[in-house]
Amino acid sequence: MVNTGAVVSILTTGGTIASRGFAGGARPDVRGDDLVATIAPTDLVLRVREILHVDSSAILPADQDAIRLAVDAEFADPDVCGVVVTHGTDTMEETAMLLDLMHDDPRPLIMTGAQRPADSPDADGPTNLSAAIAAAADDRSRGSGVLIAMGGSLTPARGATKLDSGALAPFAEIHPGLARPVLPRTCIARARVDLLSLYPGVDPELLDWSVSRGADGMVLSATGSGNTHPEVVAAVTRAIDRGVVVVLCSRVPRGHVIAHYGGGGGAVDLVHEGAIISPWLRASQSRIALQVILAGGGGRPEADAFFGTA
Ligand SMILES: NC(=O)C[C@H](N)C(=O)O
Repeated sequence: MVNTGAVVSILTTGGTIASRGFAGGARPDVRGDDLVATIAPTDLVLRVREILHVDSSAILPADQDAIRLAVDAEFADPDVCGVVVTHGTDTMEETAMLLDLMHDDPRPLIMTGAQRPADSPDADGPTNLSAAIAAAADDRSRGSGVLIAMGGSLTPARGATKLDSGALAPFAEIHPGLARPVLPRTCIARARVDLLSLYPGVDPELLDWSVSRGADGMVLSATGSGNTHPEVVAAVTRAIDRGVVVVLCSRVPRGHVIAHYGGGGGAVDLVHEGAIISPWLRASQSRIALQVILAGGGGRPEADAFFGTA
């Protein structure tokens, strides 16, 4: 049931939904209040706060923390029935994951954005924003964690990924029905977690470089079900010896990561050296989860416990 007259908070952060085209390319240009002024009339009370004004490809961990803190501040108000966050789609899966990891309130938290700029004749932003606001005021969204409202669909944040750079409904729930363990609140900018893509011929010293730059954690986007070259495994051993927490993911969108192959470079070898398997989550979202765990003072045991249920 949609709660007419209820208060919905809208936090704006930029993205295509707030962008207009310029000679130098599209960029965020529409202020929060003007963005909300584009939607169809509603019976709800809309409260708008502009948090950021960035293309989400340029968002930083401190910005993501600012969004999360702003969400918490809205939910501290008992009059608020739900919160909407407008955000660029490029990194929405990361910010949505961060918010979902700490969303222990049953009230709806909905993210939305757009694929076409606000000055496009067929801009999708107003429709998406209206749908997100309706979902934020809808009892059926309660207790569902963070949801992404785009192109007529509502996608659970956990397990979601941007699968299409142009489609109006770009997010897919790669692994439906994932468990939603919630983690203690913390600011992720405190921890550095690097995501390294593995491929034939990757230089294992990239991992050593990451350690030398102060990485607290490392996520490997490995090939297949979680495999790589034996020399990368040796670099993983060096990283773990230096106290870095290493999580193993796959660059393959579907299917799980599993310790099946050995031979010196397989997931069996990586696990033997101390890497933790993230069975289902995409590397982008695994990286955020590891960052939350490490920023909160956790280490290998906490990461093991989280990814064992994720
Ligand atoms: N569709 C979008 O929002 C893409 C944009 N580059 C952003 O992520 O901010």
